[in-house]
Amino acid sequence: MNEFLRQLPKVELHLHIEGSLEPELMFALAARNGIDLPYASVEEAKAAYDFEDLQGFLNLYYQGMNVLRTEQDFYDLAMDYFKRARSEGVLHIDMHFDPQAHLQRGVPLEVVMAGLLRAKDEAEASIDLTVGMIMAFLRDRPAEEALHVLEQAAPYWKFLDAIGLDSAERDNPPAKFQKLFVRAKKLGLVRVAHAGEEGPAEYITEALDLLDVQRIDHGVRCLESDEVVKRLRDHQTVLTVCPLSNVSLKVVDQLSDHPLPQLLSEGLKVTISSDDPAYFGGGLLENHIACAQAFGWEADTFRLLNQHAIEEAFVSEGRRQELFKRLTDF
Ligand SMILES: Nc1ncnc2[nH]cnc12
Ligand SMILES: [Zn+2]
Repeated sequence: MNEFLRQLPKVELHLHIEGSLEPELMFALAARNGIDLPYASVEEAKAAYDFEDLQGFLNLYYQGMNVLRTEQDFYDLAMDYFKRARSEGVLHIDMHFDPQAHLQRGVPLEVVMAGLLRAKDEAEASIDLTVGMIMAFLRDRPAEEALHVLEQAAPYWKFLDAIGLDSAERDNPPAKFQKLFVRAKKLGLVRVAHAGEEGPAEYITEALDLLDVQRIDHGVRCLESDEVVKRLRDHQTVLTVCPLSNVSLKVVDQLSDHPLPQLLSEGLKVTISSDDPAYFGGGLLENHIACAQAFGWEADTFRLLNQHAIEEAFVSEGRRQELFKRLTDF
């Protein structure tokens, strides 16, 4: 089964590129940029990745990305993950990135965008991996700041596949960002949002009603409302579920308790993703393998999940047809 899952053509819709920063690369970039790390070794960093909740993780996530300073750093970060993912059978990644987390450290947007776009172009040209770009906004920062950053990003709108909403969900409801999402829609940008990860099912409804999102990132807490489940099923709204992330952040106690099988049996359009692979115990392949072990899923379930992901991926229609063919032929 593990070899089948490695070879299976896979598509990932929910990946924070800053969350793919492996401790080894963090140390290398810290040395290159003359930055002190709060860890003595890679092992000590890994030992610190033991989280109580989303906020506990976010504290280390924002601290870790402090080593990213130059265009080359962002390129190296992205290429490191792209190559690893490709070697594990991933053919497309929709990548979230967090401009505000870099701007607030004094790293210009141009530096972030140049590094990530160079990595995307190179992956598409040379390693048979396509990449979607999701500019994410931090919901625990002021809505006015997000609006300002969206305007500042005008030269890059044409490179964006969507805008997203992430960071600390509790007490930061989607309604706070209605203006931002209305503006993005006017600009013709597609919208996605994290909702129902730590926040309640009502946040999913708000994201759909007020932000007019095309996808719900996570969404596992939809099961707390029959009404929300029905709506997601009726519209076949995709959920980008991140099983190992939900275990690491204690959304569930253990993977065998995860509601993924129930989400599927409710007829919801489920996909699986890694979220922050460097922090949560592995990338898309590890998430597949863990689900096979926890739920006893067979090949057909994994084919279905990746078919959903291909249907919803931010790719050209030509590439989408090619991905379907590669999945069907496999
Ligand atoms: N799992 C997650 N939830 C919300 N924001 C995030 N940013 C990076 N990972 C995240
Ligand atoms: Zn996420």
